[in-house]
Amino acid sequence: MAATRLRPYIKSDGNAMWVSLRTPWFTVVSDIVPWCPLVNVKMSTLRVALLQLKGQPTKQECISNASAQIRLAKDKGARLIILPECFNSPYSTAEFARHAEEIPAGVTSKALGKLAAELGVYLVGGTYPERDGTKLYNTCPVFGPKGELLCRYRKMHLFDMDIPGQCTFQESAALTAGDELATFTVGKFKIGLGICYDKRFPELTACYRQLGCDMMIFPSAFDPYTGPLHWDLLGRSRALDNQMFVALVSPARDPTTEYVAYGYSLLCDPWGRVVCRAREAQEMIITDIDLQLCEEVKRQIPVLRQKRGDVYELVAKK
Ligand SMILES: NC(=O)CC(=O)C(=O)O
Repeated sequence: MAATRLRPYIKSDGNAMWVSLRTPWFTVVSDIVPWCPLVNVKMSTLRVALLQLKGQPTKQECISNASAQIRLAKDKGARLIILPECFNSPYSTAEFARHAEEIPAGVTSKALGKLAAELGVYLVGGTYPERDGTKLYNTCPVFGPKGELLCRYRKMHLFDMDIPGQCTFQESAALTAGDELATFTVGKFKIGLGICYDKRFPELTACYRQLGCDMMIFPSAFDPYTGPLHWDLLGRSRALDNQMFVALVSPARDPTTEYVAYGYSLLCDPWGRVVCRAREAQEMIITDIDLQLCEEVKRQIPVLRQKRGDVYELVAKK
């Protein structure tokens, strides 16, 4: 009998597994893919932690809970750590003004910047309400390993939705919409930012792809009605359309709050597969993402190159 030739793969927990060379790719790849190729894994990978945090009674307790989880993520080797939407306040139009702070002068930014510097990590600060003069924004700040504010993204598409009896929200009653894209780099990874409702607007992520992004991060807070219908689908679609990694990071589900977040934070790969997914409670999901996978998919399915610029065009105006 001929010997079976095996090739090595490394799982997200760092353990190796062996897969037969004759095993077709699709038989070892399920919807949830817990591993990636070992080849050059060190050069091109980035360990990412998605922190699905439970809301706490006060801002200070939210910051303390986040800080403890960030330290844990660092202990597990994460270099990029991502918090959820509205992680330090209730998700409520009536509460934004009371909790808003200047970025980076406010208490939350100071705490996150200090921690990023102490741990030497890239920290995506989820979102929190930002005050700038008379205006309020739903803002995602990113802190670098020296504690510096690398960039900030202000939610561009405000969440105004009315599904009677299920979900009604009018963010525009309290907030101003942002109007600028924001990117940052971690090693060779170029990363773009959006917030929650923004992922329903495919042109935005496509603009980031045109800017050369390999990953999109959406701190988010879907609700338990739209979540089961749209959450995975939107994450996977943006990843597949744009051949990039996509992280959706939600607060934990808490049925006692006015706005109940869906949970199920997840990370999709450039094939549109869900790589890992949280459940409803507070949970950290951590995985290695490999830039080579983006390059491979783009090479194998060169859709960007094949777009018909002579017939249609996407233009980022800012
Ligand atoms: N919370 C949001 O911004 C969006 C949302 O919940 C949805 O699109 O559904």
